[in-house]
Amino acid sequence: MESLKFTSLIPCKSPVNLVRPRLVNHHDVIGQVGFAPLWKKRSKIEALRLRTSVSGKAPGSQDGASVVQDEKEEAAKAVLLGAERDSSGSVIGFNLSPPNGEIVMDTDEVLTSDRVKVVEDVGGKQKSKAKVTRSIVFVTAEAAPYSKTGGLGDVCGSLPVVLAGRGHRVMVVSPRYLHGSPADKNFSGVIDVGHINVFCFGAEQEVAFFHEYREGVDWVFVDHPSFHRPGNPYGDSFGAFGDNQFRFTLLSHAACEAPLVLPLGGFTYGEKCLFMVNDWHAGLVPLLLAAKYRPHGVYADARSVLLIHNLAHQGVESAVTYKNLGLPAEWYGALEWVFPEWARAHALDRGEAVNILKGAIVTTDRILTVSEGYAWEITTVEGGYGLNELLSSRKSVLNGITNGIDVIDWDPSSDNHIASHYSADDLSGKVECKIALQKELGLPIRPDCPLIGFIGRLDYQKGIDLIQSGIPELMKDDVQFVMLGSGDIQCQDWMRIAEATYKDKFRGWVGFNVPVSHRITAGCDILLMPSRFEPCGLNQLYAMRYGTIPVVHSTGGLRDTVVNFNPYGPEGQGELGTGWTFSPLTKESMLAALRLAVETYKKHKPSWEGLMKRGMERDFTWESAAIQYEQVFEWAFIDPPYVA
Ligand SMILES: Nc1ncnc2c1ncn2[C@@H]1O[C@H](COP(=O)(O)OP(=O)(O)O[C@H]2O[C@H](CO)[C@@H](O)[C@H](O)[C@H]2O)[C@@H](O)[C@H]1O
Repeated sequence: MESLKFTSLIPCKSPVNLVRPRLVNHHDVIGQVGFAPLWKKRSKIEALRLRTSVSGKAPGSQDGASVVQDEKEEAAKAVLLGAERDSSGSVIGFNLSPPNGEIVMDTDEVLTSDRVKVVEDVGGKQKSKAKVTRSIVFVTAEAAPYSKTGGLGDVCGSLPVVLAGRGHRVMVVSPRYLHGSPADKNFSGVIDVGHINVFCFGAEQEVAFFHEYREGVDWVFVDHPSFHRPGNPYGDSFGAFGDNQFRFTLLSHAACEAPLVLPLGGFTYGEKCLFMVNDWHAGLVPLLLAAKYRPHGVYADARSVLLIHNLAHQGVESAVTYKNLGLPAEWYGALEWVFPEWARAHALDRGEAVNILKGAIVTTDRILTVSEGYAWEITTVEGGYGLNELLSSRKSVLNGITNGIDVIDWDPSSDNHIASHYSADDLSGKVECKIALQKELGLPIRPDCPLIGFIGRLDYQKGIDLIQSGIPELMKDDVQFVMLGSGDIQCQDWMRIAEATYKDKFRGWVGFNVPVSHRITAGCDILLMPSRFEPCGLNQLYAMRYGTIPVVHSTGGLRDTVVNFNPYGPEGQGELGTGWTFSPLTKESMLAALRLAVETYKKHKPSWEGLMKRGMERDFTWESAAIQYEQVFEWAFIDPPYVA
């Protein structure tokens, strides 16, 4: 393949054909033989080595099966408070109490103590700089403000900026979606910086790169006609797009090329970079590093960290699609996934599939989740979505770091979307926001009436069915309720019906509307999150920052971030609470928690104000999370590549 000279350095106005000198010949890779399935061997060795060095435990035996057995025993010590199963017996909702009420990961102690040390070393969290700076490449299906359907967009829109502010060189690679809607203007600042061909789905696929340098970050967008269609990044009103595997395969291939071919600001990122692989959409990246690049001597010094935002989505497709992914045939085992018999469609269905997230788990250097609680939950049968044993085998490199939030975007003292500004020192503006929200929604204007809110994807994960079953009873109380969400069509219809039924009390806003989400967060007194599982959850963090009291199911990141208020608890305990956590996940316990909150709101004003202020004064910044990320990056580079 011939090399072409760059016609100009990026940013540039005209597209250039980007070819790096050592570009791997894709056809060679497909036909290549001799790739050893090292990931299998290494997972055992590493698990044993790191368990010995980090936890101080002697390895029981050289047999990987005994490691898994250990994990099972550990998980068994946890208390399963309740599990909800579907008709086939599969767990679809659960409530677990970790062993001793603590989240225990082998490396957590190390993470915690190092974290403290780093914070002390830098002498304060704000505006501190990293001690070791890195070239970091985020690969993600969403990055706000360019694209966002949920928390993934928020995290990939703000963490890169904070890491760049700490001195790292940061690139975010994401698709350039054009939906033919006003949201397309989000990409108005990007410029075409060249195109490349990547090999997958049986052919050379041409993709273009667009670029914008903003807030210290190189935002790189992969452009292809398959990203241009109405809907959202994943689907439209008819459901998920049928070619999502193709679209995100393109993203992963292009993201692996970007650091090598794009001379951003005059220089490429080069091979010694750290790939932040977000969810299954980017999951091919560690596989490509191992199977396509390293055998040719490329990316020997790169590392990858898989960041799991939501294990429920794994990128599973029929096994015959493996040949489309642009991976050598002998790597099939890394993605191989066999459904249990009960999950198969018919008698001839052998349940054979490829699972991209599984492939990432067995090849990435380290694994992170977005809270410590969730890092533990995914190693359990109930929370592991079939990947728990695999994740347990990599427990020595699995950590959880709780998300931060964008405290500039979400600041009640300066938020442009809300009617009046306020802060923990002067709460008077909050009631103005409530009145304005009631007015906007056409609800009776009653500042004294508790206003409860829900914001989120209308998805089974978020416990919307629990809200639906609880509303008839709740509406008998003197409360108002507002719901903002889009997704499940039946739930959208239900919201419209509920609004007509409870005219003076209920409002359902169907759609995705960021300004409205700010106004609900500011105007409500209580935010309800009855999530079945919640890897971190951002709305409860936004709520606390806005003096809105979260009432949440005690799971994952919700349990980690909301401190249950118990005025009758042991001395001083009532002074710690920031909200209510309920368990088990039933209508009754949800309503009980809501009613406790409503009673406190109505009858115990000083306690309520204490709850508001404690929430508002919490540190929600990304700074402390970023310091923990840096620690994980260091660990990733200390070890050799997991699959060399
Ligand atoms: N209709 C609507 N209109 C406007 N805004 C809306 C909206 N519906 C949702 N949003 C916004 O989307 C974001 C949702 O974030 P979450 O973290 O709560 O959930 P999500 O499940 O998408 O993310 C996954 O990834 C994140 C990030 O890691 C984890 O916190 C989470 O637990 C995990 O499930 C929030 O910013 C929220 O305000």
